[in-house]
Amino acid sequence: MNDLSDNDDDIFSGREHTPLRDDAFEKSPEEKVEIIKHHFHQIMETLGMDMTDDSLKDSPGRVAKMYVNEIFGGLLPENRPGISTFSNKYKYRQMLVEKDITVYSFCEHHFLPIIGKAHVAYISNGEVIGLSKINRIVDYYAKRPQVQERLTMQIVSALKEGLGTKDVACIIDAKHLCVNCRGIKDTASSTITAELSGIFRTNPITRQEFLHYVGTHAKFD
Ligand SMILES: Nc1nc2c(ncn2[C@@H]2O[C@H](COP(=O)(O)OP(=O)(O)OP(=O)(O)O)[C@@H](O)[C@H]2O)c(=O)[nH]1
Ligand SMILES: [Zn+2]
Repeated sequence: MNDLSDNDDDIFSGREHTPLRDDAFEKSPEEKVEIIKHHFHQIMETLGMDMTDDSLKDSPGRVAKMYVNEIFGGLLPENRPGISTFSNKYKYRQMLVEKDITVYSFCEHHFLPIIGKAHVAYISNGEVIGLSKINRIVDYYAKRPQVQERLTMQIVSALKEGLGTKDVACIIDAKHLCVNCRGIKDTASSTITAELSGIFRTNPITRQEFLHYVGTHAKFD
């Protein structure tokens, strides 16, 4: 068994879990759609909308299906992508960076979109991962009500586990529509988060190489 933690990483271990109740999966996805449809109908009606209108009457069902099966589909463990790995026969020793991975997530405070890019890097410990699986892991954890910090940590945690190494890093640069289109309405700002594990945290040269590849001059210490 590989030791995937080091002192600082231990402090955070487990904190990246999405807060879910123990009975979160007792209802089937179909039951959840029916319940959300009912409640969304109430919301629209409360707002004063004419729910007999042709264009509006099916919206509660649309929203419910979208929540359960699409934009929050990453809450369902059965949707977690398999992380197929291969042995590193060619003995590639350098870091691999999958950059500009599209992130569509949803802020858990306002349920508005978070849109941006994730950049993920790892250094093989004997296993290599199919490239698309990195994008799939990002997409799976993005499809939850999220805060960007937790999303970044969940991606790193899943890859550490799948690859059997602690040498994994993720940077996300994203716009939060709850900041851009309401409230403070700052359309220019975006948010950068980084989770740096293993050698990405302990070795400034490795960290700088990663930042160089992803084209950000941000500093994280
Ligand atoms: N740390 C963190 N905060 C977030 C994220 N997404 C949204 N927020 C913030 O969550 C906070 C919620 O603050 P509240 O004061 O309860 O909500 P609010 O009154 O709607 O706040 P305003 O957006 O300032 O109008 C806001 O400051 C949001 O900008 C995220 O991914 N991480
Ligand atoms: Zn928000």
